[in-house]
Amino acid sequence: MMPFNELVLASHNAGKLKELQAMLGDSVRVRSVAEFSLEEPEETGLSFIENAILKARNASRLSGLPALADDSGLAVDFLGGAPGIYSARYADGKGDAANNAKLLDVLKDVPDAERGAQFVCCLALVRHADDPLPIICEGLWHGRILHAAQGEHGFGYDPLFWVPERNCSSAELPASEKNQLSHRARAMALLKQRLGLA
Ligand SMILES: O=c1nc[nH]c2c1ncn2[C@H]1C[C@H](O)[C@@H](COP(=O)(O)OP(=O)(O)OP(=O)(O)O)O1
Ligand SMILES: [Mg+2]
Repeated sequence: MMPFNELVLASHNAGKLKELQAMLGDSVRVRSVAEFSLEEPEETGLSFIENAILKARNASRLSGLPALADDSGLAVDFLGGAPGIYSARYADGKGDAANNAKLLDVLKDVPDAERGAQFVCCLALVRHADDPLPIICEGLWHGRILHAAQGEHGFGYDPLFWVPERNCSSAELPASEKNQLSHRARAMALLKQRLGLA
């Protein structure tokens, strides 16, 4: 059991919410921050950690509940780690399809050997809005950027992310498998350990 029985997930991303909910199972009653406000906080941090904390505090303040936030993104080696914390805003807020198209275009002449990338996930849990000691857990998932989209599952950059340990794109993995391998799964496993749940 979680050290509390209700938790607000501080995300407005449907894909993430689904994955986080599946990973939490019924260990805790999960609410979504959208129940309290549809306004997304500005992600002004310079790190995944700062942005995750900022989103968690915002959701906790709105709901009066403990809050779990996820700040994540794709770090491409050839681009020196970009788009990184700016992954959601890579194509100036035009959405996943535009982000993916931009990434394919920027990498169009880059050979396979230089297309390494990592998905990064930072989870931040605050027990209340002003919690002075948020719990932070990180997870990485190593792969490579494909030359064209592949697969229909998942969200975001999944169709472009080749998963070497499964020989397919992350969008070709069923949710149950992605949720055991991904950056988010790794961060969640650490969080459960920290909370004494695993
Ligand atoms: O498993 C993933 N599979 C594919 N793409 C992913 C994944 N995990 C993060 N991503 C991408 C989506 C978005 O371009 C960015 C996250 O941005 P990020 O600000 O953390 O999330 P968001 O704005 O979509 O929702 P919110 O901030 O409300 O949680 O990285
Ligand atoms: Mg965001």
